[in-house]
Amino acid sequence: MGVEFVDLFDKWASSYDDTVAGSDPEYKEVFEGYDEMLDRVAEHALSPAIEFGVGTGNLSRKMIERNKIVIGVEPSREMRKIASVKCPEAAIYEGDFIDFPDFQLPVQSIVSSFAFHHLTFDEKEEAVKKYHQLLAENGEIVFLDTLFQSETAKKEIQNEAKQQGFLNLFNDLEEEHYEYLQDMTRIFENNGFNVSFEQQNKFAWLIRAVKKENA
Ligand SMILES: C[S@@+](CC[C@H](N)C(=O)[O-])C[C@H]1O[C@@H](n2cnc3c(N)ncnc32)[C@H](O)[C@@H]1O
Repeated sequence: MGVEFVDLFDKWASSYDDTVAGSDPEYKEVFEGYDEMLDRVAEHALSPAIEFGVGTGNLSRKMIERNKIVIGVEPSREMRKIASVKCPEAAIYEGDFIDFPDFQLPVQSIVSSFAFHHLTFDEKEEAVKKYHQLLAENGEIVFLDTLFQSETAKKEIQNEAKQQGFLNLFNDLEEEHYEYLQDMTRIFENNGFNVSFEQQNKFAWLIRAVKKENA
């Protein structure tokens, strides 16, 4: 479910860390402040954490360095290979945001960076519903992803991409499932979480959703 991008990520795996470091002008602004943004997610993550879409393991690494227990879930085999080398302390499983192994342990947080937008609105709701059951009381979801404040804001950013000749970025913004803040709020509030947002760069937002008591 929602893993139609896996071939693309298998191919991207070997050069992914160069992209997030700014080697691709089209995506430089998307990943601007990448390390610091991941640091923030790692700080907020509670242990043990499940991370979805671990990619090459950069966020897992930062959590491990903070003595947090991390279980990773990642659909791309090539990404998993790199992440396992970078993070030998973490168990990294094949799976996705919705279909993943039953880990049979109390999970304190669910984290992810630059990946939740691969799910449609309905899939995001299904995932968040599932996480509500999985998380311990006061457990927290900490996500980092591209969001837009409004349709107008999204159009402006898309137009800028077009004017700069960034057509891959333009198409991504058109085709992938980036949500508006108010829709993302609805997904969490309707499924038993209090959510807050903090803008990180032109594209990325830190999303923190705390499980409501007795919800
Ligand atoms: C842009 S990368 C982000 C990697 C890493 N989290 C980071 O911040 O650098 C997106 C990752 O999400 C994974 N992915 C794609 N679809 C997914 C899904 N439905 N469930 C979980 N992960 C998914 C991709 O394989 C890829 O590793």
